[in-house]
Amino acid sequence: MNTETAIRVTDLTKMYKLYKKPSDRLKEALNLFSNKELHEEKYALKNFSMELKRGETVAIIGKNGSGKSTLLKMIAGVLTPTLGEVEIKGRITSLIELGAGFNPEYTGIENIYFNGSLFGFEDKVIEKKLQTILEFADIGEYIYQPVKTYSSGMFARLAFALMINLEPDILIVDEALSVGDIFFQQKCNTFMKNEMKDVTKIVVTHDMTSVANLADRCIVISEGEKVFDGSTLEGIEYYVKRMHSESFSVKAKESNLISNEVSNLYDNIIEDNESFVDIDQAALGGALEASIKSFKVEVNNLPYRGFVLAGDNVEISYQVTSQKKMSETIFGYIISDKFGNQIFGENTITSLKRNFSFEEGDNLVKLSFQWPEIKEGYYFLTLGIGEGNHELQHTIQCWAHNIFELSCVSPHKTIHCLFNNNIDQLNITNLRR
Ligand SMILES: Nc1ncnc2c1ncn2[C@@H]1O[C@H](COP(=O)(O)OP(=O)(O)OP(=O)(O)O)[C@@H](O)[C@H]1O
Repeated sequence: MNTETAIRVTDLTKMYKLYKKPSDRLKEALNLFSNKELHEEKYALKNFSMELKRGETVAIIGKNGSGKSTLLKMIAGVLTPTLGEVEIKGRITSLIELGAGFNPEYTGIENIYFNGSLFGFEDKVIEKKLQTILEFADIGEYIYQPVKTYSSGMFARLAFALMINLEPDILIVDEALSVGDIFFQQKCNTFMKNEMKDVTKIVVTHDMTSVANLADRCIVISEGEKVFDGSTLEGIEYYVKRMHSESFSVKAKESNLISNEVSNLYDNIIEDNESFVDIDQAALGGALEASIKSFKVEVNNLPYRGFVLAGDNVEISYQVTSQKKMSETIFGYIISDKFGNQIFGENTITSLKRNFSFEEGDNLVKLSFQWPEIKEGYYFLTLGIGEGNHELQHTIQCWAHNIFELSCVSPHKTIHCLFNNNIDQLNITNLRR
């Protein structure tokens, strides 16, 4: 490996033998039925190769059971590969299974010293680091209790605070932080991004906002195989499209493709994905003389690619069936956050200052808006149809709540609160004369 390479994984494979009955394992081992094999082969990971540079942060994404944890465990050395090789340069710390490496009977403090010694640190060195670890973990008096009494969030706090202070060259984090509260997750992500620039990091998460925020590069795994390796945003886009096409029962073209080959696959999925998604009619609210049957969301004239950026044009097309002609109809949308707070929205009366009429029967409505510059995170779309000509007083004909999830990312600009508000001016006057 050259000096810049921190991790090299070559043709890594993990195969499990699955037996229908426990006794089959014994029969096969004893060769009771000549050479007949009584197992099926299950590949948790197959011929996986990658190379990571020093200081690089790579996100590994893939759906449940795709092989992410298997890969990380083999890199961390806690699982033996069936085939292939892992080369590591430097000290590696990992947060793979919460509590691994911790003695449940020991207190938090005792576990800090215990783990420190496992990593070759003398007690006096750990003593110097102790205050920093305790401040980061921030679990108060619990630090003096046996860790078996900890909640999973407290465990994650202590484990992360400890691992980042053991001076790793390589840090592996597998969803461990997701059990912590949102503020702790933010603190960890910020620390990894700003304070661990020289550390090579492998992060497994299902949270695409964290992926966009943290990773320089993204690898997608599907059924144990690497199917994408390239830029972070392209990786998220590829993954979400693939997930969408699978959940819409569209057969995505199966192929092993790396970075620039991906656009061909997009084209295929885009064509197939044009279909509308039906709305569960039981979930609709309002008088329902007009009701929304199905919808599709496009961003910049393309099917939703898994995230939205500030300035993107979001267009929602929806099929509405009306039991009557409506000469005064209002259309609107609301975007809420994952806590149900309504963040922004608009209707056609306040925005376009005009009324729309509507025929009896099926109608296709297209509503579009520009995505604002707001905090990264997950947001939910609600659509509404009203009858009347007053922006506040009208009959609600149909509410379709939280029908679509949008992940907002802001990789190139920090959004400080919910949204940034420009500072118009700043002057400094030196008052010391
Ligand atoms: N000990 C085992 N015996 C048999 N199969 C296993 C074993 N461990 C893992 N697998 C299988 O290997 C595949 C990959 O598992 P793995 O835990 O690596 O997936 P993952 O991507 O980390 O999933 P998740 O997102 O749910 O954590 C799965 O199909 C799993 O059932």
